[in-house]
Amino acid sequence: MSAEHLLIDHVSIEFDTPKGKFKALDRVNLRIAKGEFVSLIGHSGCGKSTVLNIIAGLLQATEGGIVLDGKEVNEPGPERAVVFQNHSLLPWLTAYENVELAVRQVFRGKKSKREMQEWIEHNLRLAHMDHAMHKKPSEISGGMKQRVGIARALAMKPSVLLMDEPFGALDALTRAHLQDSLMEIQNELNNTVVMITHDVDEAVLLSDRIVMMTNGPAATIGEVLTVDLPRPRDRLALADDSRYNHLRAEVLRFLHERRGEKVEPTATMEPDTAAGSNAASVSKPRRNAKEAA
Ligand SMILES: Nc1ncnc2c1ncn2[C@@H]1O[C@H](COP(=O)(O)OP(=O)(O)OP(=O)(O)O)[C@@H](O)[C@H]1O
Repeated sequence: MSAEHLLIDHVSIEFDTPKGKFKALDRVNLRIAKGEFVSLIGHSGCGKSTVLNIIAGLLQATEGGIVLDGKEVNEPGPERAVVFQNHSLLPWLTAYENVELAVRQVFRGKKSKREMQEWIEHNLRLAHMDHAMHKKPSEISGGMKQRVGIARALAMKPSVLLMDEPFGALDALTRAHLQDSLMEIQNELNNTVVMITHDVDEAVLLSDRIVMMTNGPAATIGEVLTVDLPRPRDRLALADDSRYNHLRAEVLRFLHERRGEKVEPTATMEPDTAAGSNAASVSKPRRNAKEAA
């Protein structure tokens, strides 16, 4: 991994709410290297999406900022592609056309028609969606829609892939398949990824580092855990790996210690679950200021 690539530089944010100012984040500070896979984990409402949205340029920090490859970024750009929990595909377009739309925006005038077609197909293949590329979102499953969303994000050739609970709405088996696909893609492309997850197993399986956030208001980074498990990683082998289980226990400990603090979340902890299953996760009981606003 090379030197600093993405800097989250002492980011704080305050929202205006009917009850006054609400400080959601307080001096979140993190350096991310090129090709690194970083997960953000923390109890519901602590500010994970806010961090991701600030990196994406969808929200502005009140203090501090985001520096990508030495340049401050304040607005959305194709070098920071986002994959949301709900696919956000245009329903009247096919999978191919959804990816095409993004490719045209980024590569107009830079790639020929033929090159664009090859590039779209290449990315749909990477996400294992080439067999259904001419289907519309209503004709494919939830997991397939997420695959198209991933293909669309990858096709923008982003420096950073931002993923907000990309597999959160999927069943455990589909989720496991997509995690494996993401690891394969990551192995091939070496993308920088910042991913939000509520799933402890998913965080340990996929990440190079897990950033654990304290509860809000004024949430910040509590601890950072380095996941030094060799790659490629195999979920079944990891289930019996003592290092894997130690890391998993560390994340659960962090979350458990913060249980009941301010946002009153609950962490479901079920021992002896296979790696990548959705059993060890932080439930999403309720939102606070955003709902009150
Ligand atoms: N536009 C807004 N106006 C007011 N408060 C907001 C706004 N956006 C977020 N918040 C508040 O900021 C805090 C962080 O919200 P955020 O959505 O980032 O949390 P999260 O960790 O991603 O939550 P979850 O895990 O439930 O998705 C919450 O208290 C939320 O209510």
